[in-house]
Amino acid sequence: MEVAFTEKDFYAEHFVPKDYLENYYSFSPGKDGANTLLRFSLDNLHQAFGAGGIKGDTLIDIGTGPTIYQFLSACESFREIIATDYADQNREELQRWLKRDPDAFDWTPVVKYVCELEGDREKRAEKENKVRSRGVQVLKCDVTQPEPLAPQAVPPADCLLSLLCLEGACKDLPPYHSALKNISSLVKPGGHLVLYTILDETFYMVGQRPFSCLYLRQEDVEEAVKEARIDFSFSVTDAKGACIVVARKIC
Ligand SMILES: C[S@@+](CC[C@H](N)C(=O)[O-])C[C@H]1O[C@@H](n2cnc3c(N)ncnc32)[C@H](O)[C@@H]1O
Repeated sequence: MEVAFTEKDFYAEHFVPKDYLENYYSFSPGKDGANTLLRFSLDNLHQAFGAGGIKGDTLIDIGTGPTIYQFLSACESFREIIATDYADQNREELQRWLKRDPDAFDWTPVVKYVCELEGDREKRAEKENKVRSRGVQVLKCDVTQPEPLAPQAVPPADCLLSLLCLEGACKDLPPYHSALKNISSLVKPGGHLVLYTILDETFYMVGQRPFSCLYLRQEDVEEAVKEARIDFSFSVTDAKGACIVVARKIC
């Protein structure tokens, strides 16, 4: 299917958080593709932020959408979490979960999965409390701008996460390279970047609506990271269309 580029304002108007969450984060039987990708990201985030892994004071996540799965391992290693997104409705959905609104999406199966990876040393409720205890700020962000969080002032990040955002926000490789440079300005010299990317895709569905996805190969992502003067560390792929790049900003 050919899908025209979906601009940020298309996200603001048409991205339905609950549809997205149901499609990709419900761990439902019959959603094998989505479940496999979700496990791949949770396993690798567990590795990245687990014992001996990346840690620090401030973690900034770029293009958080309505999701919290990316904070379940990281909350053990960071004192402060800053979540960001362009679309108001995504930031609102995130706030619902943070405020324990009964209408918030139910992350229980995903939280349980991560607790299991951690050897069940924490129960689900404790894990959720820990994420909430990180004083999560939820800010507006635009990766197409040289200062993606302006005019909001944030401390430089010890670690910058961005999961499944840039390939949706960028039409082509040159804007992808620019967006990566824009967001990497938020990382401290010596700080980490963790990038989770869908490969070899041109669109994804949110409910019945297609959203464009920049076609990327693993080497395109690695090249963009190097060009942004971020010292490439390593990347892993599940060989089924996703990769995680872990890198460190050159001092
Ligand atoms: C596919 S979702 C990914 C959400 C989440 N990170 C995840 O892993 O499921 C893409 C997100 O990028 C956001 N986005 C799109 N254009 C953006 C832009 N220019 N700046 C910041 N966020 C943007 C969308 O609002 C959406 O929440």
